[in-house]
Amino acid sequence: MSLDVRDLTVHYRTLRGDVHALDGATFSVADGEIMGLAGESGSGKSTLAKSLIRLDARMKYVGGTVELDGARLPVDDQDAMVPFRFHRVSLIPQYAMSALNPTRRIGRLITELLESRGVRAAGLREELHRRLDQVGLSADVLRRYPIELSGGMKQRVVMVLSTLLDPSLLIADEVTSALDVSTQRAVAEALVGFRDRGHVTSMIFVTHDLSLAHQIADTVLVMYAGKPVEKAATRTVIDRPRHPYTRMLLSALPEVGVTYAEKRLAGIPGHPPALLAPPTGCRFKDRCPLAAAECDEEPPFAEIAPGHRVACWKAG
Ligand SMILES: Nc1ncnc2c1ncn2[C@@H]1O[C@H](COP(=O)(O)OP(=O)(O)OP(=O)(O)O)[C@@H](O)[C@H]1O
Repeated sequence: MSLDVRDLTVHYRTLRGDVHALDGATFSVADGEIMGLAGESGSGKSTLAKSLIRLDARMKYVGGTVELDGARLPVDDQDAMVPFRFHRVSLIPQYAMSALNPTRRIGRLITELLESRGVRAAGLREELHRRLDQVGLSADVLRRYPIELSGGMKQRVVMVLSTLLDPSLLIADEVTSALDVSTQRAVAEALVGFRDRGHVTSMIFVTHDLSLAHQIADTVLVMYAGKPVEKAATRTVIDRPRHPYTRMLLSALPEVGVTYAEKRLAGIPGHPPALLAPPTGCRFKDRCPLAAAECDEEPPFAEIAPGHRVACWKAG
C-alpha cells in the first residue's frame, strides 16, 4: 500500500473561528494507482492535497495519521517533513506555471531549485534531458526564459521537475485547469507516462472536472464539504455511483452535442454548508433527495463492495 490516510483532520484558523475544511478523511492509494480527487469548489480537495506535503501558516493539524510505503509521514511537524518533500512526496501546485521566476532561464531555475533541496544538479543532467524528451520538450527549453514558453510547455517543465527524484507519491493540484482542451490532454497523458515508466509510484490528481478524471484516473475519490463521500474504480463511479451527491455531480456535467435548450444543466440545488460551524450528521442531508431521520447521525465511510466505499446510510 503506497499511501494510507486515517482520520486526517485539518482546519483553517480565522478570526471568526476554525473552518473545518478537512474533517476525518480516511482512504488509501495503492502502488501504481492514479486517484482522481473530485468535488465542487470548496469541498476540501486542495486542503487535503496540501496537508500531505506542507501546511501553510493558517492551517492547523487537528488529528489523524498518514503512512507512505509503511512509514509514518510526519504531516503534523513541518520541519520533520523537510526530508520527505520533493524526494518522497511531491506536489505540482495550482498555478505552478505562473510561479516560475521570469528573470531566470529554465535551466538555471532547475539547478537552483535542486540545489536548494540538497541535490547535485550535475548528476541529474542526463536524466533531465531524457525526461524532457519523454514529455515532448527538447533540451533547448533549458536555455529559454519562462515567457518564451507556452502555458502547456511551462506546465510540462514543472511536471518534469516535480518528478525528477522519483517520488513515491505525486500530487497534481488542478494542473490542467488553466489550459485549453488539447493541451490538457497532453499534460494528462504526460502524467500517466510518469506512472507507467515508474517515475512516480502513485498519484493524486485533483480536479473539479470528473470527465478529465475519467480519462486518466484508475479510481476516483469524491469529497463533499470536507469529507470523502465515495471512492471506487473510475468506471464504477461513472456508471454506478451510489452516493446521491456523486449522482448529482455527474448529472450536472454538460453532455457534448446536447444544446442548452435540449437539456438545461441539472446543477445541484442549494449550497454546501458553511464549514465554520458544519452541521452534525451527514453534511449533504440538506440538499439530498433521499435524506431521512438516520442522516442526523454521521454515516461511516463503509465498504459496500470490494474497493467501493460510500458514506451514506442509503447506499448499502
Ligand atoms: N486560508 C483559508 N482560510 C479560511 N478558510 C479557507 C482557507 N482556504 C480554504 N478555506 C476554506 O476551506 C474549504 C476547503 O477549501 P479548498 O480550497 O480545500 O477546496 P477545494 O475543493 O480545493 O476548492 P477549489 O476547487 O475551489 O480549489 C472551503 O470552505 C474554503 O472556503
